[in-house]
Amino acid sequence: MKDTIGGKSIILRVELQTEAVHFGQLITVITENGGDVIAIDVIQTGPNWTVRDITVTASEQIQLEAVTGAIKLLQGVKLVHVSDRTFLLHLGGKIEMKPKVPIQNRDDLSRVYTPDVARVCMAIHEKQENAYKLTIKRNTVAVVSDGSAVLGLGNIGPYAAMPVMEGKAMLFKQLADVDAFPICLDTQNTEEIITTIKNLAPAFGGINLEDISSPRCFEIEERLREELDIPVFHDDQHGTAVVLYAGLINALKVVGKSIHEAKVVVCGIGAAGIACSNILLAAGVKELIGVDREGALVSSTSYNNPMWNWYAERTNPNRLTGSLHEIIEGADVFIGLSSGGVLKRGDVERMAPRPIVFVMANPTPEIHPDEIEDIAGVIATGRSDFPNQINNVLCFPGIFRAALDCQATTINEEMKLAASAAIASVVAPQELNKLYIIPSVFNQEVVRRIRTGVIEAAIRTGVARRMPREFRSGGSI
Ligand SMILES: NC(=O)C1=CN([C@@H]2O[C@H](COP(=O)(O)OP(=O)(O)OC[C@H]3O[C@@H](n4cnc5c(N)ncnc54)[C@H](O)[C@@H]3O)[C@@H](O)[C@H]2O)C=CC1
Ligand SMILES: CC(=O)C(=O)O
Ligand SMILES: [Mg+2]
Repeated sequence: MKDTIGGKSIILRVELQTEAVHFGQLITVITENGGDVIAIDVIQTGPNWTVRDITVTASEQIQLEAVTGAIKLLQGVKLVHVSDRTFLLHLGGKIEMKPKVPIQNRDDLSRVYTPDVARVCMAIHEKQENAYKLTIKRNTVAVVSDGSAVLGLGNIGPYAAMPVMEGKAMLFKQLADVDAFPICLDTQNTEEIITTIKNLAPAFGGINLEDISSPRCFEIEERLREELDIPVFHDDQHGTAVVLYAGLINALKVVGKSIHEAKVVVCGIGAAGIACSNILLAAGVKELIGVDREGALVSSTSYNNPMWNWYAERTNPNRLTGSLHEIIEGADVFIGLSSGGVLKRGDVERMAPRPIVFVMANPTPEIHPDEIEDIAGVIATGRSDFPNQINNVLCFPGIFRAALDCQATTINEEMKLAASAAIASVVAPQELNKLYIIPSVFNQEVVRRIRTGVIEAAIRTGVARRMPREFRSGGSI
C-alpha cells in the first residue's frame, strides 16, 4: 500500500514506546490538528512498546496531512504506515464472479458442463434468440472503455480506467440488479475498438460505452448502433444528458425561469457537453452557447473538430465571441462538463439573478460550491458529497434495466426523454427546493420509475422485442 493520503479517512499504523509517550498524547496531537479518531485497534504489544491502527477522519484532506506531519514529530512514536481507506477498498478489485448454482457432484457437473451442456448449446445453435433464455446475455452489460477520457482525468489508459469501470459495474448490480462486466481495451484505434466490441457482443444484452474521448466516441457509438442488434449507449453522452435535463427541469422551477427564455452556457464541448446541448435544444432552449478552451464556438469560425462545426451551426444565435468570462455575462444557466477550476466567483456574479450553476466535471468541479453558495440560485455537481448530484449514475442502471427487460434493440430519443421525466418526477412538488432538485441515487423509486417509463417508450416506438408481463394486455410480442 502506497503511503499517500487520497481521501478524508486514513488508518495510521503507529508504534509507541510506552515509556517515552502516552497514548493520550498521540490522540491529542491528532485532534489538535483537525482529525477525529473513529477506531483504535491494538495490533501487537511488548513490555514497553505497542503497535496500534488508528482510523482518523477529517473534513479536509489537508487536515489529515497535518495529522501525519505532527505525528512524525512526536518523540517515542514511529509512524509505520498510512493506509488510505479508499485504496484498501480497492485491494484485489471491487467485484467478483459467482456461480448461481453449486456444483456438488458428478451429476451437477455433467449438467452445468459436458456432456449435458451440449444440448443447451445446440438449442441456441438452432435458434439464436435462445441465447437470451439460456445464457447470461439477458441480464449482462459490457462496460467498455479505452481509457482515453476517464472522468476529468484525461487519457490515463486502460489499466488506470479499470477502477471506474469496476465501480460502474457495482452500481449496475446494486441499483438495478444488472450484471455488468468491466472491459478496458488496450487500443484507442476507432476501427479496432468497433471490431473488438462487435466480436464481444454475443455474450451481452447491451453495451455501455464509457470514458472514450470525443470525437472518436461519436463514430464508435454510431457505427456500433448500426451494426449491432443490442443497445449501445455512450453513458457520458446520453446518461449525462438524461440526468442533466431532469435536474434542469426542476432547477428552473425553483428559480421560476422558463427553458425557452433562458440563456444557457455549456463549457466543455466534448462527449458530455455535446449530448447535453442536444437534449437542451430538443427541450426548447433557444439561446445556447458552447465554450471550449478556445472560447465560444461560433459558426463564422471553421474548426478542425467536425463536431464543433456542426455544433456551432446549431447554437450561439447571436454569434457571440470571446472567453467563458465574457460569454457568461447575463447567463441564466451554466453547465460545466470540462475540468476543475474553470469557473470563477466573479463569473457567477456576472450571471443573471438566481443563476443555475451545474458544475459537473469529476472529480473536481468547475468551481467549489462553497465559493458561490450565497450568490447562486441552484448549484449541482457530479459528486456524491454535495447536495444535488447530477451524475449519469442516476440514469444508466435504470435505463439498461428497462432495455434488458424488454430486450430492446436500441435506446432511442423517446426512451431517453422518458428517463429524464421519470427522474425529475421522483422529486415531489412539495419537496422541491434549491438543495433538492434531483433524487438521491439510493432512492429506489429512481430505477423503478425509469424502468416503467422507458419500457413504455420502447414498446410505443417499436424497439421492444419482449413485453414484460406487467405491460401485457394480451399475449407477448
Ligand atoms: N457528472 C456526470 O455525470 C458526468 C461528468 N462528466 C465530466 O465532464 C467532463 C468532460 O467529460 P467528457 O465529455 O467525457 O470528456 P471529453 O474529453 O469528451 O470533453 C471534455 C471537453 O472539455 C474541454 N475542456 C477541458 N478543459 C477545459 C477548459 N479549461 N475550458 C474549456 N473547455 C475545457 C475539452 O477541450 C473537451 O472538449 C469530465 O470532467 C467528466 O468527469 C462526464 C460525464 C458525466
Ligand atoms: C460520471 C462519469 O461518467 C464521468 O465523470 O465520466
Ligand atoms: Mg464517464
